[in-house]
Amino acid sequence: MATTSEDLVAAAKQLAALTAVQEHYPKLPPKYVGIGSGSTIVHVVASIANLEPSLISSTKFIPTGFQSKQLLLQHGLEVLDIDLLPAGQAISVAFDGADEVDAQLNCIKGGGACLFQEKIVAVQAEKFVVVADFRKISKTLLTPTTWASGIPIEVVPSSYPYVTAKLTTLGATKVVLRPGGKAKAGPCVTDNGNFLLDAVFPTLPEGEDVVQDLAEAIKGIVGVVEHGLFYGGSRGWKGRPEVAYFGMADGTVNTLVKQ
Ligand SMILES: O=C[C@H](O)[C@H](O)[C@H](O)COP(=O)(O)O
Repeated sequence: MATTSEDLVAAAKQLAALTAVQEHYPKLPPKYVGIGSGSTIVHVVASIANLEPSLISSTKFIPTGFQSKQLLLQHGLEVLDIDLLPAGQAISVAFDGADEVDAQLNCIKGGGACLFQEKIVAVQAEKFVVVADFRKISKTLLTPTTWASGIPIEVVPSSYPYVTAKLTTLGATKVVLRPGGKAKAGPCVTDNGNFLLDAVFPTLPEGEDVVQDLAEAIKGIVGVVEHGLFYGGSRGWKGRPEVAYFGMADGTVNTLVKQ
């Protein structure tokens, strides 16, 4: 049977997931592991569920939304909601997908509308590992051929016209209130009851603080709950992964590590 490009992408995701779990799931049973959202994370959870039972049976898995919670339950893994993580306890490792990853490991996330819970888990993880396929690799973020939808931004519903106007003054060329899709009239509503704006900006130039500057400017708009830039810069680290695994079209896995 001929291999379709969808088969190729699915195989790439699966191999990257398996490699990431083999290399970063702790060798002693961890107390807490974070599990992101999306189609790639499905392969991560399947790989974790196949590990030696003693490595997973006492672990609490922290989901980043409705989808990942259901996925964990389907695999018989114990779930702990992020608000029940005892204060000061770190998550040993969190795995997640991404929509676009640049050469510095800054990411755009939120294509599946789960960015807020993904970020609150990522910033409490001792190690954050991104798993993706070859289509997600960019030199700098907002490269239209990689991820044309722009930056997902979660907003309090009543603020969306105001935030839209402010994003335009920040340089957004297009801001879309994400629709709910065929089965939901009206906008997409996040797991937190908010709306999402997808803001397209021109491709970012290279530079240590370029992503950080834009991220902080967006976060400073009243009404913004969180945005899908996971980044690091001279003023700190807000969810940038330590490492990203990319399943490639030729059946290999490329790794990008924080310098
Ligand atoms: O909100 C969703 C997330 O940020 C996903 O991790 C991201 O959209 C990547 O999803 P996928 O693995 O389906 O490409």
